[in-house]
Amino acid sequence: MNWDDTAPSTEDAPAGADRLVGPDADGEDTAVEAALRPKDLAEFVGQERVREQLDLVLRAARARGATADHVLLSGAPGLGKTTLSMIIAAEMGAPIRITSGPAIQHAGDLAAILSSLQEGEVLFLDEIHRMSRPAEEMLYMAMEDFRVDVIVGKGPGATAIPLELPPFTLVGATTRAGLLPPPLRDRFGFTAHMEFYAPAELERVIHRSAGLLDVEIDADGAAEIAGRSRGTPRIANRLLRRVRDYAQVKADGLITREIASQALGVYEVDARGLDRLDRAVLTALLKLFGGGPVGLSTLAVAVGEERETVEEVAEPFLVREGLLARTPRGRIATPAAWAHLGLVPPQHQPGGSGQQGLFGP
Ligand SMILES: Nc1ncnc2c1ncn2[C@@H]1O[C@H](COP(=O)(O)OP(=O)(O)OP(=O)(O)O)[C@@H](O)[C@H]1O
Repeated sequence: MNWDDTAPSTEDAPAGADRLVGPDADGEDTAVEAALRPKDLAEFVGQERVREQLDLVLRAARARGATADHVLLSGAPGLGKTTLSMIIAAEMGAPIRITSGPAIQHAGDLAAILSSLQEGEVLFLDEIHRMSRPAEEMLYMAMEDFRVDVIVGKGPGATAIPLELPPFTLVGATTRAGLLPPPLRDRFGFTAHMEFYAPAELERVIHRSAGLLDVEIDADGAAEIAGRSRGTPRIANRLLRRVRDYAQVKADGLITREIASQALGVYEVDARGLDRLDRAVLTALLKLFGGGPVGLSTLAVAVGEERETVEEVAEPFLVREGLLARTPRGRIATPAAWAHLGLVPPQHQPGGSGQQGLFGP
């Protein structure tokens, strides 16, 4: 495997990147994830449909003795896109080169990578939607014709020198396929959307990781961690490591439901996977604003956070969980939010707030 050294540093990490339940990789994850990655499709847990379809694509390419079609993987961070790209390379018996959209700011950066690929190599381009426009246009031709035009010189004297490339497989990853321009999207032979994992699937991920990390865990312990992992294997693996520490220090090492629950209580990750920030937003919405509607800026001031942090870090999961809704009139809490925090919603008068129309009297 070859990591491109132009990959971005973590200095521009988004707000909330250091949260225990954040979906992006932190330094510790990066070190441990290599050991925990499934090595082939059979080991890859869940995502049945994607696995089945990809298996067919790869088998067919192998049978033809050809390079696999370009693959586009879309889905939230931490669901296994990098892992799957490595599996594609392993299943094809091909080397892999890993880079990302933000690292490719000039077409020349991309030309340098493409021209050094070996025949059949897998090029994993994470955050492909963040590539620069000129690089993106160069990629169209490379994907379709295995050729690039390298422009030498500037202005009227500039000349395009065609450069033949060996056949390769591009695996592009993006959090949102909708952000890709259609000409780029259309050049992928196979597109897979990765879903959040069901709790039972996360339990399997946790048992597998526990085996690799030599951690003792029973079925209820794994279920307890899975329920708090926000549908994301990366978070499941991270919580498992924190619970392992607790079990070692405070108990005999075995992770049971009780130990997992106590440990995650210490780390302020609740039974549904909400952390302190999530609960602060919900609590403010319920206790200070009666469940809303309230504007984003007001809500952010109330919890002492930036607007962006509330909007981009806390809200997506709260919305996904059906605890908060974004409406044109502001943020509102759902009945599930009141129930989750053990609070009783105020009674609304007929003809009162718009919330009544949404959730009944
Ligand atoms: N289906 C799976 N089965 C077992 N482990 C998984 C699975 N998917 C992901 N993991 C584990 O979760 C961690 C994160 O996975 P990975 O790095 O592939 O996610 P990603 O989608 O590429 O995230 P990002 O977009 O942030 O790079 C890894 O340790 C990986 O082993």
